[in-house]
Amino acid sequence: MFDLLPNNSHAPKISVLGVGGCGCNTINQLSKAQLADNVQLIAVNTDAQSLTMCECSVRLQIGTEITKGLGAGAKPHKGFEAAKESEAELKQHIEAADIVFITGGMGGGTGTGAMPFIASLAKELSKPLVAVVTTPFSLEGQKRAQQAKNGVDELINAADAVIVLPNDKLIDALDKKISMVNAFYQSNRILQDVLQGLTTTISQSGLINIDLNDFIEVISHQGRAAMGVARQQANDDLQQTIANALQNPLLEKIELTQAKGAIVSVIATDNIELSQYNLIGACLQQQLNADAMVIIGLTIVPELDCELELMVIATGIETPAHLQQTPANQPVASHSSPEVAAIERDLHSVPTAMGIDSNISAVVIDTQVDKKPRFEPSELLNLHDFLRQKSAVAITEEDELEIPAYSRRAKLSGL
Ligand SMILES: Nc1nc2c(ncn2[C@@H]2O[C@H](COP(=O)(O)OP(=O)(O)OP(=O)(O)O)[C@@H](O)[C@H]2O)c(=O)[nH]1
Repeated sequence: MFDLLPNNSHAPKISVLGVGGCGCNTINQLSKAQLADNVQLIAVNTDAQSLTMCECSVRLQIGTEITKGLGAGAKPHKGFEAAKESEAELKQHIEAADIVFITGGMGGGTGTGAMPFIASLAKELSKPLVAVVTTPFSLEGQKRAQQAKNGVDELINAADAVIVLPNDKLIDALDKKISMVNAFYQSNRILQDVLQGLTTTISQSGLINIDLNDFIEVISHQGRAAMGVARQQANDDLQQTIANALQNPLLEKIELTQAKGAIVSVIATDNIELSQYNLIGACLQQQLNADAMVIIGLTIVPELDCELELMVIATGIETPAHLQQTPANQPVASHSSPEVAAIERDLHSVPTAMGIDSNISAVVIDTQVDKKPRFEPSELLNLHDFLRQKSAVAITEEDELEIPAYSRRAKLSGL
């Protein structure tokens, strides 16, 4: 067993705020992982009941007066007002940190309304802030998609970097038979990996170090950011590993050539050759704009159970206009039952969630198997209650094989 996360009193203080139901689920998952001592997890919600189920040490109920502890009822303006009511407490947590990460689901009330406000507080206090957010399934309806879009736009204006993980991508990337609970678990695991990878990158000392100033320099290109992680086993082709990191199928579709900067964290055994390190740099430089600032950190872990682990964060990316809207003439699946046809019509009137390839956004009808919608309408009506109840899912042995080292280390240490 090895430990990549030594106690380091000089490490920057990192606060991770999980905002709203989705954010608190992610914080719950992160609280079971091993994080460095300099990382503080904070659950932030308007919903008092959901907060009590959070296992982290700091829980902050916001907007007690406005929401009476009952949530923001999918109204972003309530989430915003709630955060404003609790401005002083939020500021305390932001001020205590050198860098702030926020995470949550866009589309509901608390996360959508509160996260841009929190980001604006961080801006006011000159603290760098990176947001990692989800966007709703198309199935959740047009209103949520629109609320999410507005929320992301507001967040982009206030945060240093915004990484978007569209829940719709799950449908495309995961086994079609996967249960709803497992789909959310997988998505939360990606959120966990992104956050754990980011905090680890800043916390640990490497052979070639990425310190907080490097990190801030690259993320300060306001706009969208994207992140990918890949692992390389012995005899794998390094160029393919790099391509895998850049094409993480659960992350938002992005145009890498538009990135203004990239942070690359390489974790490798002591067998890594200079030529391999150089190849990583050269491949990335090829994919990115010539003016992009690229910082590559290297940490040697002799006991690493693969040859190399690669994490790429590309920043300052604009979403191309052609990815922002669903074409009006998108084909509708034929031979559907009246119920399915109604859902299909609804889906085609939903604007594509940000950055999702238009031919992915509407792939929610399982035409391959039985022409039934993957989720029954009754399930949809109760989606949010359902999520609250089912957020905690145990990691199976099978899952474990795919978990990047950031997460696996936590499990190895028995946490
Ligand atoms: N990936 C993932 N997405 C989630 C999860 N929970 C909710 N979501 C998504 O996040 C969106 C917002 O849901 P919540 O986070 O529960 O809403 P909220 O921000 O607490 O807002 P209110 O409930 O209205 O106060 C939903 O529309 C879902 O798309 C989760 O555990 N994982």
